[in-house]
Parts: sequence; C-alpha cells; structure tokens
Amino acid sequence: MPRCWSSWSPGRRACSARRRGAVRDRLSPLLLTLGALALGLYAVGYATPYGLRVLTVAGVYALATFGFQIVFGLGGALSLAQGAFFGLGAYTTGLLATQMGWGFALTFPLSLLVPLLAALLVGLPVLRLESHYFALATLGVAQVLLLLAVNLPGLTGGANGIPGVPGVVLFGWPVGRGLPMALLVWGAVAAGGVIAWSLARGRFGRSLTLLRDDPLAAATLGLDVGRLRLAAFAMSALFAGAAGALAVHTQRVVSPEVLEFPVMVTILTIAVVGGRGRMAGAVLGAVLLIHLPEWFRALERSYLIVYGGALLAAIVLAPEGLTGLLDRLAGRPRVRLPGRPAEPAEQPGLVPNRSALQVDGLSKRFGGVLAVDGLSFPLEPGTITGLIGPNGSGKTTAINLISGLERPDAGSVRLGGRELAGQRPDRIAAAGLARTFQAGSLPEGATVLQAVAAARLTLDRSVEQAEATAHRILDRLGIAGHAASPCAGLPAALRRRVDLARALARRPAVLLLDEPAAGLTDGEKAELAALLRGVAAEGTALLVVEHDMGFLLPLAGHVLCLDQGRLLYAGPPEGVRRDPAVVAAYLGTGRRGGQA
Ligand SMILES: Nc1ncnc2c1ncn2[C@@H]1O[C@H](COP(=O)(O)OP(=O)(O)OP(=O)(O)O)[C@@H](O)[C@H]1O
Repeated sequence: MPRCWSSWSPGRRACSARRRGAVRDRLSPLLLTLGALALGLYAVGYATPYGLRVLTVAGVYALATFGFQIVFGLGGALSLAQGAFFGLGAYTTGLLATQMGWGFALTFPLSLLVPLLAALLVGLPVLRLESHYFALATLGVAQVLLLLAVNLPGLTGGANGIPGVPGVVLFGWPVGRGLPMALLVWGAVAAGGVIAWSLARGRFGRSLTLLRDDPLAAATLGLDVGRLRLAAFAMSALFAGAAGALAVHTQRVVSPEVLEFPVMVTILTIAVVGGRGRMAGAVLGAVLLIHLPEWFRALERSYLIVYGGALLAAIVLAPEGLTGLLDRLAGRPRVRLPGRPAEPAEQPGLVPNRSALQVDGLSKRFGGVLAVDGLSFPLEPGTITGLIGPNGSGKTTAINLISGLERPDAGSVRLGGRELAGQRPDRIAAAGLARTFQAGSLPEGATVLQAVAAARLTLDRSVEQAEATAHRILDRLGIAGHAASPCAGLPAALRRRVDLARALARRPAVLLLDEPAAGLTDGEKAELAALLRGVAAEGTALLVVEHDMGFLLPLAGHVLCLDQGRLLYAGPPEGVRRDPAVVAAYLGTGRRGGQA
C-alpha cells in the first residue's frame, strides 16, 4: 500500500455534530460550476502525477461521504460502519478482479451489492438500538471485518493484502493511471452527487431529517421509521462500496488498511467540516481534507499540530460546516416559500374515513403504577370530547396508547371497525389518526413550513406539493407569516399552533390534542376554540386533553374525567362541576390542576 493511503486518513478528531441544518444544498450552480472548472483546470493543466493521485483519492472520499451524509447527516444515525462498507467494496473488487479475473463491468456492481447486503443484514438488528449503542454496534461490525481480513490470509492475503489489482477497462478502453483515472472517479462523483442531492432534497431526505430532528413525531406523522432508517443505511453502503471499488483500482492493491478506523474518521471529519447533510459539503470537505496534509507536508514534525489546529479552527469558526459558512456569507434566504397559498381545493388526505373511534377496556401499567385502567369511550365523527383529570391521572398515557406511542397491556382501539391497539404509530396515523404533543414537539432544525410539510410527506406526491398544502394550513391558522421562521426558538404558544397545524395538515378522521390551550392568551384561546369547532364541523372527531375548564367546557360536547387511570365521569360538560366525585378528585380544591 502506498504511504499516501494512511496519511490521507487525516482527521482523528471526531467532531460532535452541531447545528442541525434543514436540507439545504443551496450552493449556487454558479459556485459549483466554478469549483468544477477550477478542479478540471488544475487536473488538466497543473497537477503532477502525484497531485492527480491525491485528487483521485479526494474524489473517492467524496463518494463515500455522500452515503455518510445520508445516514448520518440527514438521518442522524452515527454509523461507524461506513469505513467497513468502503473496505468491503474494496475487497470485493480486489478478490474478484485478481482471483476470478472478472472485469470492472462485473466487479463494480458486485462491490455495491456486497456492502448493500451486509447493510441489510446488519441493519435489521442494530438499527433498533439507541444512538450511542448503534454507533458502537456499527463499530463492532467494522472490527469484525478487519479481523476477518487479517486472519483469513488464504482468501484476503492477510496483513499483506492482495496486490496486482488490474486497472479499470471501460468498454474496451483501459483507463490509465493519472488523468484518465481521475476523470473516471470524478465522473462517478458527479453522478453520485446528483443522485445523493436529489435524494436529500426529495421526500426521502425530508423524511430522514424529520426522523433525525423529531423522532417521536415522525412516527405519528405516518413515517415508517424502521424502513426509513434501513433504507438510509443501505444507501450509505452503496456509496461506500462504489468508493471502495474505485479506491482499489486507483491503488491497484487492497490491504486491511481500507478497513481500519482512520478511513471512517476521515469520512466523518469530511462530513462535519464540509457541512452535515450537505452533498456539496462532502465534495468541498474531501478536496480540502485530503489535500491539507499534502500542503502541510513541508512542516515535517509540526505538521500534525498545524493540521489539527486547522481542523479545530474550521469547526469552531464554521460549526455548520464550510458550505454553511458560504451560505451565511452569501446571505441567501433559508427557504423558498410557495408564492401564495394554493387553491383551497379539497386535498387528498384521510378525511373520507369519517368513522367513529371506539376505545374499550384500555389498560397500561408502568411498574407499580396503573396509569390507565380499563378505559372505554367512543369518539363520534364531528364531535369534541374533553378529557380532564388531575396531574398523573393517565390522560397523556391514554393518548399515547391510542396513537401507538405506547403499547397497551389490554383493551382495544377500533377506528371504522379496524383494530389499531398495539399497532405501530405510522400505521395508526395512516388509518386516519393524528395527535399533538403537550410540549409542541417540533424539529428544531426545520422552518415552520418544513415542519408542517413533513406531515404531508406520505400523502402528497412531492415536497413542493407538501409545502403548498402546508402553506395553506398555516394560512388558515393565521401563522403563514411565520412560515420561514426556524422552529428553534419559537415562543411556546406558537409552537403549539405549529404542532396543531401539522396534525391538521394530515386531515385526520380523529384528532387527539394534548393541552392545546396551555400558555395562550384569552384572545388566542377564543381563536383556537373557533378553529377547533370548524375542524369538528368538517367531520373530524376531536379528543381534547385540557386543564383549563374555562376553555374546555364551553367547547366540548362531552367530557370524560380520569382519576388514577379510571373513568370517574362521562357525560355533558354542564354536569362536570356538579359531580361530587369530580369535584372531590379534581375541581373542588383545585389541588391538582383544574383551572376554573
Ligand atoms: N413512561 C412512563 N414510565 C413510567 N411511568 C409513567 C410513564 N408515563 C407515565 N407514567 C406514570 O403514569 C401516570 C399517568 O401519567 P400521565 O402523564 O398519563 O398523566 P396525565 O394525566 O397526562 O398528567 P398531566 O396532567 O400532568 O399531563 C403517572 O403516575 C406517571 O408518572
């Protein structure tokens, strides 16, 4: 293995990700064209054979980082298997080319397929793990592959690897070292970049960022979290495999170094320095990070100190990455809004299912606490039901059970005759149920428009259509003026309203609201009440958890009161204040939350 391979694995400074940007590859085409031209000019006119080799390796890393930007940058899963998939692609090409004598046309697709299959195999069990366990598990996969490569000398050549890998022959044309190989690799970078960029900007990328920024809400907005994660992991393996294959043809040798941790650290550093989730950042980061050691080589012993300092400076000065810094300097707007709210035509959604929701015998125990105890009630289409009770009486747990965030121990939840109890939240959402969260759960890295459009990703055909629908809903709620505002830092009342807009965007048959009036002024409460009446009038069944009796009792047609998980009262709102059990447990002393 040439010495430059390991020295091209520079960063050992795994950096923590910082600001989570929304999907926003906004470097202008002009800037990208200028960059491509500059690289082309350098390659054709100025680069030495060694310089061309470094440039080729930079392209290889850019390709591998595209995949990492998908799984880590967009999906937020710190996969430490990207280096392993890279090595797997490299070994597949090395083995098939030297031992079977197969050409590039066969070895290249197989070098994508093998890491893909490995990702599917490994992903199914490990993707369920929490973030740091997931990182460790993927690191374990990389270590196992490295051990296999070193300890199976009969197959892999052991520590010495496999020499004599032939160059690429493309349509009968042998791609020579130097400029031809650089052109091939950078052609692959261009093609891979377009694919990765399209994925990032489309529904897949948006779904991944929602999953990264707001995993709880993602499932209740209809996203199949498991499938999405697996798809991102598989996609990352495809890019890594392609990069590994091209790396072997560049080096003409494959050794265990391609499976070692520095390769993974380099990919991670490129992603963070270039800009997390940004495909342009993968290219910029790769070109910069792979060339930096060459530029600092003259410094000899102090090279690593200067290199580390440069990396730290880049991360401190541009925590959003170099592409984010360029965006900031260019001062481009963060989002392009739909010109005006689209026509108020009927949107495809879930509304046709105007069926009643029937809850029967729902129960849930957390250790010694019986949070919900045999709860039964109906929610009729077009009605508003209030759910009240002291703090800790089980209201939020009931909503979590109905929406699938918790699995009930017993009981049934039927919508239109279909059993939903115990099903995944995305399946329940797809059946026509939407909910809001007490704290107004929102993806912090997204804008208000993107957050609401996320609710339409599984319903509309494109991101543009989802955003047009979202804009219309925001307009209906009187907050279209905030469409371009980042969700991070929104006042609590506005957060709740955006959360409500998101739930309404799905046009659900059943809507569960967790304390929607908390923190609102009297005027805002009146507006909210009018809005909810309007939603009910369209046929949606509403369940409103609320402590504010002044808001709820005039709004609800029917009220349920819980105490210690059990139904204490079910009847008209007028009866609530007169019911001795409700007064004793909740309203009488006001000791546990009820506001008159
Ligand atoms: N994940 C959990 N693990 C353990 N206990 C839980 C969990 N979730 C809820 N509980 C317990 O279940 C009971 C009901 O809680 P829940 O949050 O549903 O009440 P609530 O009526 O919504 O309260 P609040 O009005 O304060 O929101 C409480 O005793 C709570 O501590």
